[in-house]
Amino acid sequence: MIKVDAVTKSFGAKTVLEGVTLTVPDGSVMGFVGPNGAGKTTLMKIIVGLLEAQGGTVSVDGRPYADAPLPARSIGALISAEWLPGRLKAESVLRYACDVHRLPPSRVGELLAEVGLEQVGGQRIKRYSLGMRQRLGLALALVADPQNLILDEPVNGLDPDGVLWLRSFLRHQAGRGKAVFLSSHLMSELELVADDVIMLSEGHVVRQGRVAELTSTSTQTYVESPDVGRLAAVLGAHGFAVAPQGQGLVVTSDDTMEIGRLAFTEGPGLTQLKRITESLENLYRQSTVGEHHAKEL
Ligand SMILES: Nc1ncnc2c1ncn2[C@@H]1O[C@H](COP(=O)(O)OP(=O)(O)OP(=O)(O)O)[C@@H](O)[C@H]1O
Repeated sequence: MIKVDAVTKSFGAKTVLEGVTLTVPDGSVMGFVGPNGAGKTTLMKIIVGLLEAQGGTVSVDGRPYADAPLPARSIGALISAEWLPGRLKAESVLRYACDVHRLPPSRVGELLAEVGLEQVGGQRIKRYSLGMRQRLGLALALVADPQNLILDEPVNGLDPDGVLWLRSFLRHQAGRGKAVFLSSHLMSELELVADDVIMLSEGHVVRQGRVAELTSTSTQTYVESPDVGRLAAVLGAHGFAVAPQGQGLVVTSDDTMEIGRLAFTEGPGLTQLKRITESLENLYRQSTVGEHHAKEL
């Protein structure tokens, strides 16, 4: 579990993170979304000790990462795959990493298989596509089977099959009880894989919560009826907020059962009834455009 409490970071006069507080629980995938420059990479670097915060604290499994007895068992991170040395073979890089962590060379084959590079482990990295480099970066993060995974934009460069693979890979890791902290600037991508999301804008957490709850809080119901005016009056009399839309009404409620019951018992009946779920992408846009006051749900 990763706990970030009131973390603040500036580069010179520029404040990049301001009082960021969040928790990445074990056994789940936490999506970290924000526009370019929001401060996602900066926070991830602070968690793994590559940057120092000016204020606040970070703990990993209950203690500062610097105090972890076996750091590689504590956090595995993929911040960037650009540094990988092109003239080396993937299996050589992994063998070196295993050696550093006193793991047997047999672990190399396991890692290559885990990230789907078993056929190309003997190739030089310069022949790898960006997606293959990302997979190798993941393998390096996994070397010592860490409890916490921190992955900065791992979807970048993956082809559609790779994206599908990554989703099931991350779900599998969370299923093994690991805390997975995953950044992206694409809400649509995170929505498919994350249990929770944290939206960051201009260094502030602007919204956070369970993916299912964030979407359901904004669920509305669309209805059509032979007599829309009468239906609006009946629903309004029972405390539902309604607004005309197209041929029907939008009801600010997801209680389809009660809306249907009232329409047929007291009103003119219905010819259509459907839930309208606000996409997380829209919530994200609303949260990151304009002001950035914290709106924790
Ligand atoms: N070492 C640095 N020195 C000065 N400014 C920096 C440094 N690192 C990051 N920044 C600035 O901090 C801000 C946040 O950058 P960061 O990389 O954390 O954003 P991000 O949310 O990860 O965005 P992206 O998706 O574009 O990487 C940016 O304005 C960036 O220019």
